Amino acid sequence: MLRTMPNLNLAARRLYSTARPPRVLVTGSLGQLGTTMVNTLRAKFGSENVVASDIKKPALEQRSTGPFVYADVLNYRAMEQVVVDYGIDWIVHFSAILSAAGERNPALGLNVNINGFQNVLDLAKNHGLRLLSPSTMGAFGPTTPKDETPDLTIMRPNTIYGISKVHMELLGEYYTEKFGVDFRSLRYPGIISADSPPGGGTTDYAVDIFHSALKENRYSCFLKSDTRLPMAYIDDCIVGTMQLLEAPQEALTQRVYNVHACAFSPEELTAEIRRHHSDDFAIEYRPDFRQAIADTWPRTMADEAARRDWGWNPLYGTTDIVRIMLEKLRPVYAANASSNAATSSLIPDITTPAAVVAN
Ligand SMILES: NC(=O)C1=CN([C@@H]2O[C@H](COP(=O)(O)OP(=O)(O)OC[C@H]3O[C@@H](n4cnc5c(N)ncnc54)[C@H](O)[C@@H]3O)[C@@H](O)[C@H]2O)C=CC1
Ligand SMILES: CC(=O)[C@H](N)C(=O)O
Repeated sequence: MLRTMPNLNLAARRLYSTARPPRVLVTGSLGQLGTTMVNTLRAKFGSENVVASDIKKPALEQRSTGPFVYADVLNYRAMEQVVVDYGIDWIVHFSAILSAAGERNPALGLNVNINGFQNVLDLAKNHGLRLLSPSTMGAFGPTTPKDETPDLTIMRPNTIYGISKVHMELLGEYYTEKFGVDFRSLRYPGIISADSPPGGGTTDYAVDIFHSALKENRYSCFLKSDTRLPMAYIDDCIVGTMQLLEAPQEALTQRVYNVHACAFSPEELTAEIRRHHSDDFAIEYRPDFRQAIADTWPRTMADEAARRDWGWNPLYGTTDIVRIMLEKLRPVYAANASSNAATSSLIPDITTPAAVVAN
């Protein structure tokens, strides 16, 4: 396959066109980010070269675009069989338990985020794979500087999610240094997408609010009105992830990078939704345990290293995100209204952390 590469001469293009594309395994491919990532990888490297995997059952359309396998990241041997059978070169590791879900079930969060990551890291070491495993702004904590948070700073998170992601970052760097593993990571902000529901995070409100606005023109928000957090549109997230995944090793001056796109609070998002959707969109604030998580995260992150080393260059700000989300979701709710289909909140029902449930 000859791709469009205007900056290469003919000889270089011939050489490139004969190189075999990498075979990529995506774990957690049925999560919020996985489906879009798999589609993007398949468009670039060919459907047969991208193996999607999860422990959930895929919808028919998710099965029909290329190989899908059941793969529990907690089972090293089963994961290894996939790597060997499909001749995998790169792993994009998206299996995780997010911040709110992790506080609700700490044992599961620790197991999947720590032992699951250990397994893919050992696979990368034992089979010479490139491993991209995203981190999060949730790796920062209450004592981290909140504005323009640098790549290297105080990191003492107080959630299971944050602790497990710091562990991931450090272990990935250790394996790179000691064993030459090609580990890469980027600290995402909250990611907003109209294509798939979020999986149990603290930033989920910023997706759910659009569905509620279109469905019932009101929203009950689990964060306080002025809780400002970094956010990014899914297209920026996926383009950036591809850029880091494909960057030449020699371009990387570090293994873990902050990425920042925009930042807003629920009240700022509400103002934009009123402007683009309806003046009388109503919001009430009923903060729950997720407020305490959000209070420990940055308001903005400094991302010069990602821009310099591999070209991070987000295109979408708050206004763009609101416009696009409403444009994409309006037809869905119009169709639902005409068919009288019931629609409920897309985010998982996480209203109480485990400690409270146990009491
Ligand atoms: N969505 C966001 O706003 C952000 C996501 N991230 C990171 O990006 C990555 C992907 O996140 P999302 O797609 O949002 O997560 P998600 O929660 O939507 O999806 C995670 C997937 O992992 C799967 N999974 C759980 N246990 C598993 C196991 N034992 N074996 C195999 N798969 C398992 C789940 O079935 C699910 O499909 C994660 O590492 C997350 O920490 C980081 C910051 C922001
Ligand atoms: C920012 C994240 O890591 C995620 N969206 C969450 O809220 O847990």
